[in-house]
Amino acid sequence: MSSALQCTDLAKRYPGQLGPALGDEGRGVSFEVERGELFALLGPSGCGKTTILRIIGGFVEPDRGSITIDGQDVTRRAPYERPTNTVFQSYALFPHMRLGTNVEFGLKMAGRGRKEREQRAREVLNLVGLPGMEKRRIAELSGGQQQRAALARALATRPSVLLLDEPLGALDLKLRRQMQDELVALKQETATTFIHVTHDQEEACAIADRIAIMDRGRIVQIDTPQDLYRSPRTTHVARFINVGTVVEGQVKRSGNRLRLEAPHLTLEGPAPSWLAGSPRMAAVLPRARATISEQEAPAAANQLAGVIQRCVFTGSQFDIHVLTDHGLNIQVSAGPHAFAPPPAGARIFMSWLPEDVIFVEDDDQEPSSN
Ligand SMILES: Nc1ncnc2c1ncn2[C@@H]1O[C@H](COP(=O)(O)OP(=O)(O)OP(=O)(O)O)[C@@H](O)[C@H]1O
Repeated sequence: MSSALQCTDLAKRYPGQLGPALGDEGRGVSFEVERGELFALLGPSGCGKTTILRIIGGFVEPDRGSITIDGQDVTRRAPYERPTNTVFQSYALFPHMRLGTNVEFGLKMAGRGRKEREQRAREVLNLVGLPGMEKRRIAELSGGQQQRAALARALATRPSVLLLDEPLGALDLKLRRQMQDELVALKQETATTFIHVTHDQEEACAIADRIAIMDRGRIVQIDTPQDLYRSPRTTHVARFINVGTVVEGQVKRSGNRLRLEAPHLTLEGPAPSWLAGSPRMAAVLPRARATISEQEAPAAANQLAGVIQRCVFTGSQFDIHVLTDHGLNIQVSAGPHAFAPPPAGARIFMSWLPEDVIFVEDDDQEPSSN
């Protein structure tokens, strides 16, 4: 079997905590990661991402469940006995030591000889773009270079699974983008399996092969970035990755179609293929799939009229915030070449094709965005 990591039925409640940090009553968190995959854990602060990472690394003991890496159960093993390494947001480098000594540290602990250590340090420093810098002290490195140093140190022992805990969080936007590209290149060159914890959805989409979206100690959906945007399963997922506007109302099924009735608004679209039973449902109007017009059309399903509140140019598109006639806050987007946005205060009409309206399970406790 080719899966590098299997997490099965993990649950954790920290001492003194009211609810569990991970898992809920009777059900733990389970997922598998393929060899060489870059797998992101994405979710709001406090949802349990770091707890999963620490359990995999052996720094936190789960109350229940098991961790298997390369077919071996490592649940009871100490961190240094596992084929894992962690890159922390703080980098956790030894500031008074030279870069080479930092990078060789894990190999020294493993009892490797000096020649092998030096050669491996050279290799990984080349790999992360710090060639020949062994003699530099950590304090003499920039933030971006320290980040690369932390990666080099973690890669030196050739871990099967590399655990990344928001490692790019301290970098400025430009450096973060550059490091995202470099992480993807590193993954391809080393065939290491990466587990990347982040609360930045853009970062997760930019680099991950698959993303697990977390909510209150549970994994709600695991998919590729494209499939998450195309087919979010729940209101939490749709809101967290900002697919579009969530609309709540009475949802009725008719064959393989769903119809949402809200005050002054009817939305129609296909029932999702996974739908079974009758969970509480809501609809999502994807912001990127709206047709926008200044011409009023005859009233029909999947159409809304409103007044532009503001238009934000993001560099590649306009995000247009609209207050509809019936008080719904809608966000739509349009490419700068396809659309010259009317000014704030202008009236516009928005419509969605039925196949572009996404029905999701309503699992959020937040009020809807209207
Ligand atoms: N050592 C601890 N003792 C008690 N509670 C803890 C401990 N570590 C984490 N928690 C709690 O467990 C829950 C999950 O925390 P965790 O750090 O895994 O979340 P996270 O998703 O990584 O959040 P963030 O993005 O803010 O780092 C939170 O409610 C947190 O307060």
